[in-house]
Amino acid sequence: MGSQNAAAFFDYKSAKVFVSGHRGLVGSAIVRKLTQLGFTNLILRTHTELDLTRQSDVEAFFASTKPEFVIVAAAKVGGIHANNTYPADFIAINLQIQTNVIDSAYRNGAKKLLFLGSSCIYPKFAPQPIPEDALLTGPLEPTNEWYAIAKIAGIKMCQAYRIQHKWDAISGMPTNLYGPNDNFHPENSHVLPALMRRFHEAKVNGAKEVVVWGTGSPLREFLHVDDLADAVVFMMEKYSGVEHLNVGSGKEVTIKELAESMKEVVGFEGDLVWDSTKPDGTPRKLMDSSKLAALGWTPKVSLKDGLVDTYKWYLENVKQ
Ligand SMILES: NC(=O)C1=CN([C@@H]2O[C@H](COP(=O)(O)OP(=O)(O)OC[C@H]3O[C@@H](n4cnc5c(N)ncnc54)[C@H](OP(=O)(O)O)[C@@H]3O)[C@@H](O)[C@H]2O)C=CC1
Ligand SMILES: C[C@H]1O[C@H](OP(=O)(O)OP(=O)(O)OC[C@H]2O[C@@H](n3cnc4c(=O)[nH]c(N)nc43)[C@H](O)[C@@H]2O)[C@@H](O)[C@@H](O)C1=O
Repeated sequence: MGSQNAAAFFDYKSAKVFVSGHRGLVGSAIVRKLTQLGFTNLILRTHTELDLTRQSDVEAFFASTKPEFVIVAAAKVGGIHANNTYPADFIAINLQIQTNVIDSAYRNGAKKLLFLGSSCIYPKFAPQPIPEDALLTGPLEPTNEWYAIAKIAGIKMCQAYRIQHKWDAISGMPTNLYGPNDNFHPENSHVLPALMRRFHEAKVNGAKEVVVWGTGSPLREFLHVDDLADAVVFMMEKYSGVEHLNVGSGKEVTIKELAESMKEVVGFEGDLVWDSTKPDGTPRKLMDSSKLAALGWTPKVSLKDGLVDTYKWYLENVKQ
């Protein structure tokens, strides 16, 4: 690990920064953060304007815009059901997007690139909390192995370009995220937005019960996306090393505890019913984020505050 070669970022507010996936959960939070910090030259393209799976379009875009800094927050993303149901999409689209963006960024002279992976890169039964060097030490969780393989390829691609080309490509591995602009799809989303929507609709419709998937026993570590955006900007400034860095809150809850907190925040007064025909996925994936902490980064938003803020955002922006 090293931090000595980081390109100056914080003080270069007119730098051309390409944030891919800027309308998603993570990309929009990074744009908010960079805007707050005073960055004036963000390069943003919607999926419709630039399909990142199309290699020649991506090459033409980089050749004409020449971003100096690149953040790879565009990806095919979804929860346990989506990952399990669309394995071809999750491996192919993610490999295409990340390969096109990383290679074009390098070939067109970007100073630095940050690639985002996910805690699902680690073996299903990794030691807890999971250190970075647990990567590739055991079999993956089957519900998301296709996505995980693509993400592992992204980390390795950054490492390979760093080694062969001396290029400043780094990777961050976020834990489960949530916040404004999350995907609230009833089936394809992650657990937290799925439950927020389900509890809200049950409250509004006067339903007596809400169905929650699995057994409720899996543990998950949640991080508010504003904390993740803060970590991304922090890493762009402070970190330059071959090893990927974990980004987590260090706090885990069971899915049952999450459901109960959500019920309280939303104000649903009925019962929870567990659908054990749905997969639990990995039993536990608490990451060891001490390397990032040692560089000076800490998360700020508690899960309770984050749930309250995200529900407020949901009421103002999503509900019909
Ligand atoms: N959400 C989470 O809990 C976690 C997320 N991450 C990582 O963070 C990153 C961002 O995830 P998140 O913000 O949640 O995902 P979202 O689905 O919210 O956002 C992804 C963005 O990528 C865009 N995108 C997808 N395909 C293409 C394409 N072919 N061309 C151009 N743009 C495209 C989407 O646009 P459109 O919607 O128009 O297709 C969307 O704006 C991903 O790498 C993910 O793996 C890591 C750990 C946890
Ligand atoms: C971030 C991470 O996200 C995915 O992994 P995951 O952590 O398993 O994600 P999840 O949020 O979908 O589920 C967490 C837990 O919650 C339970 N659960 C209950 N009720 C609902 C529910 O209604 N929806 C969902 N999705 N899950 C539910 C569900 O059964 C599971 O036990 C990866 O595929 C991959 O995308 C990845 O990297």
